[in-house]
Amino acid sequence: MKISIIGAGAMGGAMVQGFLKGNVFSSSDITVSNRTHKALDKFSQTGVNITTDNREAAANADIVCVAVKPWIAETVFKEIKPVLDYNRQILMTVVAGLPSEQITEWMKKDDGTMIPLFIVIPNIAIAECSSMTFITPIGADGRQTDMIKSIFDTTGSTLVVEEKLLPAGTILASCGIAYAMRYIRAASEGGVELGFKADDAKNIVLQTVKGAVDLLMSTGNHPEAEIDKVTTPGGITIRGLNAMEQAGFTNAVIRGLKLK
Ligand SMILES: NC(=O)C1=CN([C@@H]2O[C@H](COP(=O)(O)OP(=O)(O)OC[C@H]3O[C@@H](n4cnc5c(N)ncnc54)[C@H](O)[C@@H]3O)[C@@H](O)[C@H]2O)C=CC1
Ligand SMILES: O=C(O)[C@@H]1CCC=N1
Repeated sequence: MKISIIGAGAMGGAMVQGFLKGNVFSSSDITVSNRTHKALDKFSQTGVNITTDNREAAANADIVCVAVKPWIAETVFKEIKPVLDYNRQILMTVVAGLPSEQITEWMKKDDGTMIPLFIVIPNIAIAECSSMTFITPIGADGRQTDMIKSIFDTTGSTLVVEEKLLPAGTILASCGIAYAMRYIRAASEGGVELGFKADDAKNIVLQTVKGAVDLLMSTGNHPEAEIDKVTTPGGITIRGLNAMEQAGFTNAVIRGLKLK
């Protein structure tokens, strides 16, 4: 199976890294296309095919994934439309906030035929095969959906959702990774103030966050149940938590998630 990714930026590049670590695609099955050569340089040692010709990339794959910024998407979709085989190929997009209705309007043939389409929203941790990826099939059958899901199952966790849930998933997981990073940064800065060197503080926070994630994943517990085990009555943990809440921690996170 061959995949072409059009747009070799942060997300396109991370997808290639993730796919190279997985066992679905070999490097020669992957083609990356970018308008400029500069963004393709980072793939030169990987064995993937590189090109600046989007049409060439689109014609030579089973799955064609558009991974450019939203304001460039229309140009790219319309550019590749004439070379796509609607009976053989699958079209995929990772463009956030671009509705299927809009893509269908661009891609539908004059006789109304539409290519099977998947809107896929990974996060940047796909590079480490640790993504949370949302998948929405549009006009695809169950076999095609299982196939696309099985690809992204190799790069982390997946959830097949209705399109109306994609904006929420994008915020919680794709933007969410930046929000998690910000907590890590804040805690690291606090660690420096407490007396650790910057690198030590960061590593301590990373291991601590990993520990929290491992505990919740393995027990399936609610975070508050694990917090209860840490908060000694009258102790320093509850004092810290209450001070953070007083400063608006939970409220600030929820407000950030609800911004559009
Ligand atoms: N970065 C992220 O964490 C996530 C990004 N996305 C979506 O992925 C898409 C790409 O985002 P990024 O990778 O962050 O952007 P980016 O700006 O890093 O990458 C876009 C790439 O497309 C290339 N490009 C521009 N015009 C082109 C054309 N006509 N043909 C071929 N390539 C062209 C650019 O040179 C650039 O390398 C966006 O639509 C975004 O909404 C979705 C989920 C998460
Ligand atoms: O910030 C953005 O608009 C994109 C969508 C999700 C992550 N990056």
